[in-house]
Amino acid sequence: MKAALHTVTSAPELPAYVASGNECALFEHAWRHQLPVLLKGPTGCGKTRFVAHMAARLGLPLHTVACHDDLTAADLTGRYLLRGGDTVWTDGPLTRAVREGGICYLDEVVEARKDVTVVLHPLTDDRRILPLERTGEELAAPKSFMLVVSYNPGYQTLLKALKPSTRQRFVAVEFGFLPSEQEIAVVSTESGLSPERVRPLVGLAGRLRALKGHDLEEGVSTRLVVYCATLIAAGTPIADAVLAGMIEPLTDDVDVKAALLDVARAMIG
Ligand SMILES: Nc1ncnc2c1ncn2[C@@H]1O[C@H](COP(=O)(O)OP(=O)(O)OP(=O)(O)O)[C@@H](O)[C@H]1O
Repeated sequence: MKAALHTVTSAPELPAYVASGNECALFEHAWRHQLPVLLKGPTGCGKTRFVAHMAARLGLPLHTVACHDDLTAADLTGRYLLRGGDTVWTDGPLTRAVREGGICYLDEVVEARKDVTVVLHPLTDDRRILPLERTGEELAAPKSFMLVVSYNPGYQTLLKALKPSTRQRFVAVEFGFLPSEQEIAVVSTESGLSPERVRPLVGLAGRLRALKGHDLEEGVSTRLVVYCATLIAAGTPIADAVLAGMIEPLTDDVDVKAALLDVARAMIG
């Protein structure tokens, strides 16, 4: 069995985040009133950064779990493990977050096994409890505990969709890509490349995003634009950086790649 990819952070500095709407205030109200939050949006558009920013802003520890298709409820809650001849109960990341308080962020929650919803349901309605069948405990979530989940609606299949009974336990916020000027500011700050040099890259990203659904499964993420700008800031020729940072990661199809390169050449030279 694969282990959950789990990190716990408490950021000394506020991770930079450029808001696109009222999501910060909404998140704060949700936390103050013990409401769970669901973030939906394409890959690399700032969901994880937003949660890290809000955790630091509210002074809360952040427990992050990258969900995958082998992730079971026991990976989240915990299990008995053999230690020096004894079996010892070991908390999983969700249990730890409920005991310690803070934000528990389940990234790409739709990937997880279906039994995960069984543990999420009593935590995400007004009971706010985590029953641990194996230990017989029933943990009440402290006031500071907040569950945040994210998913990318673009990857959803019928088999991997959140059931209405799960979705309707969350306040939901939709994320999209930032308006150009804000995206230029973000990419410039993250990469160190000047806004004037970032501008055509963001323009190209916008053009490539428009191809989503036709030739591309997913548009260029802000993360990729940051990669590309970082390569350029480090001295990589623009054409090489665009190919490696914004085109190769999008497709393996030779014809689609050639078409994307044409668009890039027309826009960036
Ligand atoms: N609004 C924003 N403010 C600051 N940085 C941003 C913003 N949006 C995107 N970024 C930049 O894009 C990168 C990718 O964002 P992030 O990791 O938050 O994406 P994500 O939506 O969580 O993606 P995934 O669904 O793949 O996990 C960040 O590391 C950051 O550099």
